[in-house]
Amino acid sequence: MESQGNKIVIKIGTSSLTQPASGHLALATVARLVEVLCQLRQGGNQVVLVSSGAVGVGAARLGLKARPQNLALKQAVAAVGQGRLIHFYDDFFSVLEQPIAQLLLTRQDLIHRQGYINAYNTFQALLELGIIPIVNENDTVAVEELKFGDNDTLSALVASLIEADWLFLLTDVDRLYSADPRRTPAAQPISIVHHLDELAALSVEIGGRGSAWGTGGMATKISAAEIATEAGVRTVITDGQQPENILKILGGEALGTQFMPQAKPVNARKRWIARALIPQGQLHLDGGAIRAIQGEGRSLLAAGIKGIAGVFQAEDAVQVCDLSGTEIARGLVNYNSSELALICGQHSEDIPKILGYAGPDTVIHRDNLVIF
Ligand SMILES: Nc1ncnc2c1ncn2[C@@H]1O[C@H](COP(=O)(O)OP(=O)(O)O)[C@@H](O)[C@H]1O
Ligand SMILES: N[C@@H](CCC(=O)OP(=O)(O)O)C(=O)O
Repeated sequence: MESQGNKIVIKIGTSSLTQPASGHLALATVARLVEVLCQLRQGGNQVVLVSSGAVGVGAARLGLKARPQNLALKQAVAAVGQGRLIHFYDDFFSVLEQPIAQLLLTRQDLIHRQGYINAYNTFQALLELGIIPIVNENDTVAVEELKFGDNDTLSALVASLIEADWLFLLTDVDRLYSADPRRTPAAQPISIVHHLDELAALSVEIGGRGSAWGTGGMATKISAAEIATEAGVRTVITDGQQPENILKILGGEALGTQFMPQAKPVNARKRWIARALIPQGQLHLDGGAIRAIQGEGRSLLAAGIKGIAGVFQAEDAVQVCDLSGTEIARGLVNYNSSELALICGQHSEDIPKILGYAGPDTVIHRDNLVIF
């Protein structure tokens, strides 16, 4: 293996961690994954594991035959499973004398800038101590509207937060195909994706989950690849049954589907605005405003805003859309939705007269605006 000194995030899904029939832990797969992660550490890499499985393992422990649907039950089952999961990991990693840590995150932790920076500092401290943090969503306390919802997204946000070199998404297919291979046996494998637009050009069909225990299917893996590659993280979808593939891929083998990182990654603060925050509303722009922010890198002024939707406060994140509703940017807004309803379409010099007080010249300053 050539790889040394890399920051590597590995996400494993429930479908790879558990046996499909019983839901019990797939012991051999977990053992091999643990061996690979320890080898990566011994090679001088920093390693983060994002592990799903709390609900799956909890359900198996309680003898449930299906994934619970009701929120309170899901939270209770996750509380049972997460403890068991980390217990297994600690036993396995201890055999190889590798210390681990449990890190349970909620979306709320990353929304506040200070929380985001605290999380970064905690990861840094753990990695510098040579520990493998094992991350999951804190399912037991996360409320529906403030959830990552799936660990593909969580792992991409973690990879972006810590500025990883690689993100591996281990799942129950060996790579991305032109369509779900379970439903379309003639689907073609895709080995490399230089830019996510290629998937639309190839008419790739992104389907839902493959098993009763998976969460987001391929769709959440593709949006994870988008979040990670814009942060400069090379992202790979590969077979969870073959954790050794991670070493082979780092050694240069063309296994799985590899998504190339953007040549010029989005800066850290803008990544937080674009991906960690939950947008609270929308602004709809005319063509002139779109050209100014997209083509000329300018700040957004009230004059080019044709309409707004949602209720938001100043400093909230909003989606910036064209008139058809397609999102073209995201940013931190300087006015709340009631103020914006009064000033949209108006020239900046008229704003003090309309509002009765002086406000910022821009609705979203270009430093707080991320163009997609
Ligand atoms: N275009 C596609 N290529 C490959 N797999 C796909 C595609 N579309 C949908 N899938 C499905 O995505 C599933 C993996 O996602 P998921 O079940 O959520 O697993 P995990 O638990 O690893 O997150 C595969 O089993 C497959 O059936
Ligand atoms: N946090 C949840 C997993 C959520 C999730 O994304 O699951 P999966 O699609 O199996 O990666 C759990 O531990 O059960």
